[in-house]
Amino acid sequence: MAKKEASTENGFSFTRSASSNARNGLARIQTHTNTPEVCHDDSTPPVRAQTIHDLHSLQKKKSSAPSTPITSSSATSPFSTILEEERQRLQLQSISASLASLTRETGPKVVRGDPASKVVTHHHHDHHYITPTFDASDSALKFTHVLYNLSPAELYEQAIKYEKGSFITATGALATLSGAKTGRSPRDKRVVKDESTEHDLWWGKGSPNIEMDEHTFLINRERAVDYLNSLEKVFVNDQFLNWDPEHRIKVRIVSARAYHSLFMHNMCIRPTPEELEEFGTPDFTIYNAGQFPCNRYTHHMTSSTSIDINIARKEMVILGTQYAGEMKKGLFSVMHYLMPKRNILSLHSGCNMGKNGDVALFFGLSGTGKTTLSTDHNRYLIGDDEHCWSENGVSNIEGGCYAKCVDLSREKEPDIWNAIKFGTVVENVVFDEHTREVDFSDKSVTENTRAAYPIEYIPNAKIPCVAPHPKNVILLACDAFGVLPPVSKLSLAQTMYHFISGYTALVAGTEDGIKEPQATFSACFGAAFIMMHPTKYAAMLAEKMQKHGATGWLVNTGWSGGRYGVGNRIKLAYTRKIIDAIHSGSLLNSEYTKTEVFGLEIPTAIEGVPSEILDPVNTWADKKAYQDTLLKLASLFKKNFNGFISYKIGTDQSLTEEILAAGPTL
Ligand SMILES: Nc1ncnc2c1ncn2[C@@H]1O[C@H](COP(=O)(O)OP(=O)(O)OP(=O)(O)O)[C@@H](O)[C@H]1O
Ligand SMILES: O=C([O-])CC(=O)C(=O)O
Ligand SMILES: [Ca+2]
Ligand SMILES: [Mn+2]
Repeated sequence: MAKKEASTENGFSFTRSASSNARNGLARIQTHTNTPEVCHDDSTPPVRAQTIHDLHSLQKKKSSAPSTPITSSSATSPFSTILEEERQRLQLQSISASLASLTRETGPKVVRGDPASKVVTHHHHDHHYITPTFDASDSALKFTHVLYNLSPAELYEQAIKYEKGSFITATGALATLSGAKTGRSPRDKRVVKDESTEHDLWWGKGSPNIEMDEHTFLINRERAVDYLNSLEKVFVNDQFLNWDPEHRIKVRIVSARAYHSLFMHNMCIRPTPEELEEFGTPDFTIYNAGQFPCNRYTHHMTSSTSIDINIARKEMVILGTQYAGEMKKGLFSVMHYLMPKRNILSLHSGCNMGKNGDVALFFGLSGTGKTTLSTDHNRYLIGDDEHCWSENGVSNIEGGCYAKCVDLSREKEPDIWNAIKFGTVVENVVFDEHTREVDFSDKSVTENTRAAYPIEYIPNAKIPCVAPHPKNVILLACDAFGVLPPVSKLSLAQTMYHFISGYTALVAGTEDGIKEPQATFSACFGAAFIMMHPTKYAAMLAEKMQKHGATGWLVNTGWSGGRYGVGNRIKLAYTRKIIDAIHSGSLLNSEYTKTEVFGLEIPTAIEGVPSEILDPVNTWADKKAYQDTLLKLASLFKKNFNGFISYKIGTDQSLTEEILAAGPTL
């Protein structure tokens, strides 16, 4: 009791003393003075805000950003405002339809914006959300917030706020972790086999298309869509593939992570606000529920990861892997179906163009140098990984590049180094915890560290990314056996033989589960992505090369002086000199000798390259080991090609025979 009185007393006495101070104690703080010579900083007008909330709302100006695509003109008349509202309603309806599942046929209620943002309310008068007409489930009662085509800055904020492992690097890139998977999972890819794909696609031994039935696809689709709809918010990217305006494909990517949204923002072609307004219904949709596994008790599932393509439904589902490359290469697979249907050849290749308009294609499996060698300071970059070759010439499928960054150095690859800045996603890299300086030599997370950046981050990228017909077709192989010459000139038949073989020593890490380099044959330098039989693409390539007079080259970007473990990888500087000589045309007219076994034409001299390395036998100390290794590799080629000998390449029987004869002789 006494204690309570004391505290009350204290309280009163405090109040009393405070008020007495105000009345007659301390002098008031003077904010104005009559002395004119004293300069007070009162010149700035006060902020036009009554509260801190008002102040913050002043910070962001309404824009015509793609997140709310409104053209400036549409805001002027009340008439166009109605049209704009109608357009936004249709757009949300389209997204809602994308997210429809069987338990919720009409699609969820979708509303724009981040649920964490105070500005968005569910009772908005503008009705910019879609309500399902009828559904009895609880999930239909909630809203699914849609973060639609956010800008890189907005996606950075989302990633940093909500996704563990997101950091800004010293150069402004967004560092992220792709989770348990740090490479693609080709064994978990499934393609729906139905009446039409059964005949159109390549099935069986050697094919990347592992079948799944329509019903199982729908089970996985439902699983992915329900997962996405259970989230508070999803990211939606509406973008394009293929710079050839005649054959542009509209894609929609629905994902759960800002990392995935920013990755696709960088990798696909970015629509202008005007193009986005007219986007309409996508031609293809990806549901990326990568954080959520598939159900292993589902038919056809052999792990908790599943990447499922359904050509008829124009949909792809991703479960159980967050590796962003699955989206990029999944769409590439789809293009390998859609484009040949239009008589356009799809290519796993880089492409660049000289100042005089000479175009080169760079084929090669993962890690063989497509990105590194197509990114050339002296040439225009068309693209680093996926192209189409049509009657119009070459066009890039993508709007960005995806560079390996293990051991990346500023000196050897300056343009890629400089592209790692604000907006770029760097995956699975290690950085200094204080300075946020990336250590590209650190492979602690994975060997397959990657940077995804918009193509215009390369200063000499050519926008739009289209080019005339190629003059040179360069096949890159990273030969871990160290017996292929650094460069050889190929006949058309040899070009086709090596294109169908698709040889390399797979560099560790890109395909999940492979840790040591090993000899790999992957038809068309991309068997994991082709959908039809390799000879179909080969016939198209032969026809185009013949028609446009392109020369084929085989460039070994791998080992010299011994096999992996004994020799060393050919210096990038030498490979660049070789490539320069191909581009300039000087190598075409050089002096050649023919190698034994593979029958390859090798030049005797190239400017800037030590002549003794041009014939690999010179670089091996142990000549017997060289001969044995050469025969070993040749027999691997033969064994692999046996799978193709009963196929005809196009309609030209003599070419088919020439191709069969163009391989190594034992
Ligand atoms: N002589 C060489 N020629 C080309 N690349 C080399 C050479 N020596 C080392 N490298 C390294 O090999 C890697 C080539 O990777 P690159 O990103 O170009 O592969 P890619 O063919 O584009 O594969 P992906 O299809 O997986 O993107 C780079 O890390 C590059 O620095
Ligand atoms: O797809 C990936 O993850 C990287 C790539 O370009 C390839 O492997 O060809
Ligand atoms: Ca690449
Ligand atoms: Mn690739």
